[in-house]
Parts: sequence; structure tokens; C-alpha cells
Amino acid sequence: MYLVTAKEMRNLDRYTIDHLGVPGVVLMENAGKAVAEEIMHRFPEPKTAVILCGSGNNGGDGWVVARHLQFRGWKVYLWLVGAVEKMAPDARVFYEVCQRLTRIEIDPQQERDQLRRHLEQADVVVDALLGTGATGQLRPHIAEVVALVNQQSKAFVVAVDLPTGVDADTGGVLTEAVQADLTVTFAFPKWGHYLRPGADYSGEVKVADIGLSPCASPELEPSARINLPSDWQHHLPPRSAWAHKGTHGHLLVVGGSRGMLGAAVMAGEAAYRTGAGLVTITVPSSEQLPLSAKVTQQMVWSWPGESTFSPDSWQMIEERRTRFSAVAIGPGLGRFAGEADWLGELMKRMEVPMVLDADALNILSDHPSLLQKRPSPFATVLTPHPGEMARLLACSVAHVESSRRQAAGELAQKTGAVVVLKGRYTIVAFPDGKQILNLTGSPALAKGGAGDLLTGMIGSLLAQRIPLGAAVPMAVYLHGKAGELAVSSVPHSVMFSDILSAIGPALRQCCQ
Ligand SMILES: NC(=O)C1=CN([C@@H]2O[C@H](COP(=O)(O)OP(=O)(O)OC[C@H]3O[C@@H](n4cnc5c(N)ncnc54)[C@H](O)[C@@H]3O)[C@@H](O)[C@H]2O)[C@H](O)CC1
Ligand SMILES: [K+]
Repeated sequence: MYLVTAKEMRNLDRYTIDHLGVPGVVLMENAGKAVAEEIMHRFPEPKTAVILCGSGNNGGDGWVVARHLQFRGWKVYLWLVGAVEKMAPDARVFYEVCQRLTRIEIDPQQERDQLRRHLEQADVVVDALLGTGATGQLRPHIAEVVALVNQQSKAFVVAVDLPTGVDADTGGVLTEAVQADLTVTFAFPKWGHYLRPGADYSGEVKVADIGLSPCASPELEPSARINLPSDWQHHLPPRSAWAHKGTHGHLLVVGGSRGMLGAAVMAGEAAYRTGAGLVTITVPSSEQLPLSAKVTQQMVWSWPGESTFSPDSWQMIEERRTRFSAVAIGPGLGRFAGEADWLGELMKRMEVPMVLDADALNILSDHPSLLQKRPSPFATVLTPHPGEMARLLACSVAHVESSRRQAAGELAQKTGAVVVLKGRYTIVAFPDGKQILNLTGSPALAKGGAGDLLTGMIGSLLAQRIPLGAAVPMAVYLHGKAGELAVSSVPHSVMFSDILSAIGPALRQCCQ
């Protein structure tokens, strides 16, 4: 499923209407009917609705909603918040239909008390004021109505396409926004539904098919998609009875400096749970004994070094590096003298797909040119959380969080790496500009170790030679799904072991 900007949506709209010749009023009828049906699905018995319509096509959808509800016995209070003479032509068609059906309140400022009375009676409020056509700060007459809607607390608020006041592309709030319980959007979800604060105003998001062309042509193809198993599940076929431990790749996990062994162990365990045939963890030689006491299934390989990695010991890598089909660097890596040369040399010598996380990312922040050492065509995946992203982009965390889509895209295009910007609704950004938004996840993942698990899962699927474009979104989806399935009682008490145990059930749900 695509995830679109307002411009991409308009392009698809225009293609369907102008090129294919589907009348806009047909799309509008389908849109409004879809909203009415979602409302009646939640309220099977006729109730009272206040429907607030702007003068654009978002308002046009609102007139259609009003007609369908009224035909099904609802008491409908209809308000035009805008100027009739400025009404969009398609909207006008349905406005005039409603005029023949019922009284329409025209909203001059002095009618606020009447609007308050209607809102007090409402079981449902439909926000059809502004949709993807909103630009700039809300004009005062709209902002005042938004405030009135948010002041009432009884009604179930349904936003048409977008909550009025939410920017379709950034999720930013234009002055203020309607706090919706449900948003019914059309054809494809918009970025604003899943970027804060827009995500918080959208409530539950339902996508309605209104008969829009799925995708007109390559140049009209949106650049983003929602992460769905249907896009990659065929890359993880059932296991062959003839498989052996060498069949499913060998991941090398590099990390686990003194006091941080657990991170490397969690990454390694997650890699096995996600299907890797073999997993080796390499730690500084001083940590080999304690690590060996902590692990059973992972193999342990000691790297010369006292508590951290000795930067000049490449003999063994040359002897063993061809055993591995992917490498994950970072879980519990720590910082150490000579780190940049060490990481650069490792990135150069490991001619396999690589995932970099945690302190490997922090070293990169200080030495961005290290990425140029990566031999082509071997893929590199960076998995920053917002703090690491801020360091990589030399900006503030607040800036990253207020422009997640742009930040992830910028780093991917600048580095040529695949970027996984973690957080609620993780974004996977590819160097070619394509992006994937992931909707799975749970507050249970907001704990130490969750990132290490994801690193191991990405490394595991890369080690299994699953194509990059499938391996990364698959791991991100499964990680979030495991976080959901791990919650047996409350998210507060979930341990990494619960998430680890839930990887199998998540795989079964998505890939069998
Ligand atoms: N395929 C589809 O997605 C369909 C979508 N439909 C609906 O159409 C709107 C987009 O309609 P559009 O006319 O382009 O814009 P809006 O109605 O969202 O708003 C334009 C309207 O609002 C005024 N305005 C703009 N900015 C502001 C502001 N900051 N403050 C106040 N007023 C503002 C502007 O002057 C216009 O009057 C989409 O969201 C869907 O709901 C189609 O109905 C069906 C196909
Ligand atoms: K709206």
C-alpha cells in the first residue's frame, strides 16, 4: 500500500479524473459514502450528527456523508464554514443536493452559540472542513470552529481524510487541529497520519477505496509504502527438509566490550530466532571467558584486546572472514582508542552485507568518511534511534523528530546506506529515495535491548541472503510484531526474552 504526500495524492486524483475521465463527483460520492458507512458501522442505530463542511472538496465529502446519514434516519445538523461563492464545483453539486434535503447553517461568527448547542447534542461530529488542500496557518474562522469541536468531549469525532489542521506531508499542526477518534482517508494513507503530532490527532486511521487508479504510471508512483508482509513474505519460504546448519547463513556479531556483553548476546540470540543457521559473536579476548559462560548456541571468537577491541589484529579476520554471509557491528561495542581505523578496516575487509548500530554509528558520526571504505556492491544498513540520527546529521533530536521522513531520506541519500530510523512508526529509507513506514510495534519495545534484537534480526535475514529490499522491512515488521505479541499482560513488564520468544510466532503469522 502506498503512503502519499498531498501532491502525490493530487497527481493520482488528477490522473483518474482528467486522464481516465472518472468524474470527480463519483470519487466524492464514493469518499463520502465510505465515511458514512464507517460511522454507521460504529453506530448501527440512527443518532445525531453535526457535519462541518469547508468550501473545498473535503467539504464536498461532508455533504455526501450528510445525505447518507439522513437517508438512514440520522438527525443531521449541517454547517457550511466558508463562502458559498468560493465552493469547489464538485462540492457544490452535493451542497445543492443537501439544500433540497435539509436546513444548512451558514457559519458567520455570530452563530457560535447555535453551533455550540448543536455540538452539545451531537453523538458524532464529522470534520469535513479541510483536507489535503489546507495550506498555511488555519484562517481564524476555521480555527475557532476547530476549538469548539475540541471543547466538546461527548461526541465521537470523525475526520474526513485528515483532521483539519494537520499537515498532510509532515504531520505538523497548522495553529491547532481537530482531535479525531477516527480518520477515514481515501485511497492511500498520508504521511501526516503517522508523523507526530498528526498521528496523535488522527485517532484510528481507516483507508477507504474510492475507485482511484492504483498507480497511473512510473512517474506518478508515490515514493513511499506502508510496510506489509505481502511485499516480502515470499522471500522467506518454508524450510527444506534437506537443509543443514550451513544452509541458512552465518552471521558475525561484533560487539560486547567489557560490561556490555548482554547486547551482543541478545543480538546473536535474535539472529538465531530469525532463522540464521550459524551465529558467531566476537568480543575482546578479555571478555571471551565471561561470554562463553553466557552463551550456548552462539559460537564465541575472541578478538585480541583487553576490555575493548585491539585496533591492529587483522590476521584472524583474513583467515575467517569468508565464513560469514553478513556482519552486525555495534551491540555493546563501546568506544576505544583507535576505533575509527579499526571500524574502517573492518568495514573494508568484510565483503558481505553489514548492519551498523549503537556505538558503530557513534563512531561513524565522528568519522563519516569511513562509509566510503565499504566495498561495492555490499550493502550497509544503519539503524539509528533519533539520538544517534541527530549525531549522524549533526542536528538536534527535536529536529529529527519533527522531520523524520526528511531526516531518514537525507542520511540514506548522503551515505548510500539503507537507513532504519527507529521509533514509533520506524522508517526504512533507501538511497534511491524510496521509503517504507512500519506500523507494527508496542510500548514494550521501549526498553534496553530492543535495538540489539532488531540488529540481530536484520543481520540474520541478510546472512540468509534475503534481498536487501525485503530483509530490512521484514526484520523491522517482525521486530514490531514480536513486541506486540510479547505483551501477555502489560507492556511495562515485558523482558527481552519475551520478545525473543515472540519472534517465532511473529514469523509464523507473516511468512507461513
Ligand atoms: N482521491 C481523493 O483523495 C479525493 C479527495 N477528495 C477530498 O478532497 C480533499 C481535497 O480537496 P481540496 O479542495 O483540494 O482542498 P480542501 O477541501 O482540503 O481545502 C481547500 C479549501 O480550504 C481552504 N483553505 C486552505 N487552507 C486553509 C487554511 N489554512 N485555513 C482555512 N481555509 C483554508 C481553501 O480556501 C479551500 O476552500 C481531500 O482532502 C478529500 O477530502 C475528494 O472529495 C474525492 C477524491
Ligand atoms: K477534515
